Amino acid sequence: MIIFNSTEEIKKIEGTVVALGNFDGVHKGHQALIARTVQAAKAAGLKSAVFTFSNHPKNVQPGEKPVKNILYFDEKAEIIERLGVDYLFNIPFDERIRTMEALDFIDQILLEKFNMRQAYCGFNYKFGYKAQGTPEVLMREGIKKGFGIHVLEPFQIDGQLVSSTFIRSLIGEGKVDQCMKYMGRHYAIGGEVVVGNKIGRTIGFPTSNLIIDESMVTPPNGVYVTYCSYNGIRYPSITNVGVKPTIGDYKKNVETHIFNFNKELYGKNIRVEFLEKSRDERKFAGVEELSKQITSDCIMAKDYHRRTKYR
Ligand SMILES: Cc1cc2nc3c(=O)[nH]c(=O)nc-3n(C[C@H](O)[C@H](O)[C@H](O)COP(=O)(O)O)c2cc1C
Ligand SMILES: Nc1ncnc2c1ncn2[C@@H]1O[C@H](COP(=O)(O)OP(=O)(O)O)[C@@H](O)[C@H]1O
Repeated sequence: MIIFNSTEEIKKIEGTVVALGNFDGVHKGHQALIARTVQAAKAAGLKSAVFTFSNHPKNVQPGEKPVKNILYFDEKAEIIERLGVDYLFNIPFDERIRTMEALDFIDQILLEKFNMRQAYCGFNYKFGYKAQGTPEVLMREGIKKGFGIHVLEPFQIDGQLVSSTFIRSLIGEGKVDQCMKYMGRHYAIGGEVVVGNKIGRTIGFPTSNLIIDESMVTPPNGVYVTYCSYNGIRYPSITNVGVKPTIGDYKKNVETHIFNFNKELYGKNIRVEFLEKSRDERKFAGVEELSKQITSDCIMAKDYHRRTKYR
C-alpha cells in the first residue's frame, strides 16, 4: 500500500475506486465499505484507495468539542493495508481544504488528485465547506462528470448502528468486552514500557507500565482481563488502568502483569488488548490488602483466559 501524506505528493496516479470517510477505529462498518471498494477496483481494473484526513476535521472547527481517536495513524494504516487497499490518502485538513466548496473539492481533490472513477461512502458522509457536500451532491455530479457513486446503508449489528462514536462510548464506559463484536478485534493500547515505582515486584506482581495519551480514547480506571503482546508473542495478562490511589497520587497509566513471565521490559514495545473489565480501581488501607485483592483478581483472570482460550 502506498501512503500519500499530502495532495502535493500525489502526481499522476492510475484511476481509483475510493472509500470516503474518516475510518477511526476501522470498525466492521468501515471494513465492509473498504471490502466493497477493493472488490469493485479489482473488477474494474482500477486501484483501490482509502481517503481520510490526518487530523479530525472537528478538531480544527472553533467551538467543537475535540474528538479523541481510537487508533493511531500507523495502526489504522496497518489495518487498512491488510484489507488489500492499494493507496491511502492521508490528507491534512488544513485551511485550504476547510474552506473549499463541495464542488471544488470534487473537481480539485477527488477527480484531479485522486483520479477517482468510483467512490463508496456511507449514507451520512459529509464533505466540503460547512459540510455542504452530501452523497446526493456526489451522485448528481457523478452523472455530469462520469464517475460512479455507491452509497452504503447504515451498517448495523443486532439493531445497533456501528459508528466510531458508539465505539468511543463503549471504551469510555469500560465495555471493552463489546469491542470485538463491532470492531472485529479487541480494543488495544500499545507503547513503550516506562519505569514505574518499582513496588510491583516487591508485592509479587511486577507490572509493565505504559503512559496514557489523553488525546486518545481511554478506558476508565479499573482492572481488566487482557492479553499482552511482546516480541510477536501474546501472553495472558491482567491490567490496572488508573492512578494507584493505595500507594500515592499518580498520573493515569496502564500497567499490565503478565502471567508466568519474568523478563525486564523497560524501553520495549508492548501492546495490551482489553478483553473484559472486572472491577473498579479502589483505594485499599495498605499494600497488604491490595496484594490480597490482586491475588484474587489474578485467579479470576486466569480462569477467564482458560475459558476463552485463543479468542
Ligand atoms: C491486577 C491489578 C490490580 C490493581 N488494582 C489496584 C487498585 O484497586 N488500587 C490501587 O491503588 N492500585 C491497584 N493496582 C496498582 C498497584 O498499586 C501497583 O501495581 C503497584 O503499586 C506497583 O506499582 P508500580 O508498577 O508503579 O511499582 C493494581 C495492579 C494490578 C496489577
Ligand atoms: N510478569 C511480569 N509482568 C509484567 N512485567 C514484568 C513481569 N515480570 C517482569 N516484568 C518487568 O519488571 C519490571 C516491573 O517491575 P515493577 O517492580 O512493577 O516496576 P515498575 O514500577 O517499573 O513497573 C518491568 O520492567 C517489567 O517489564
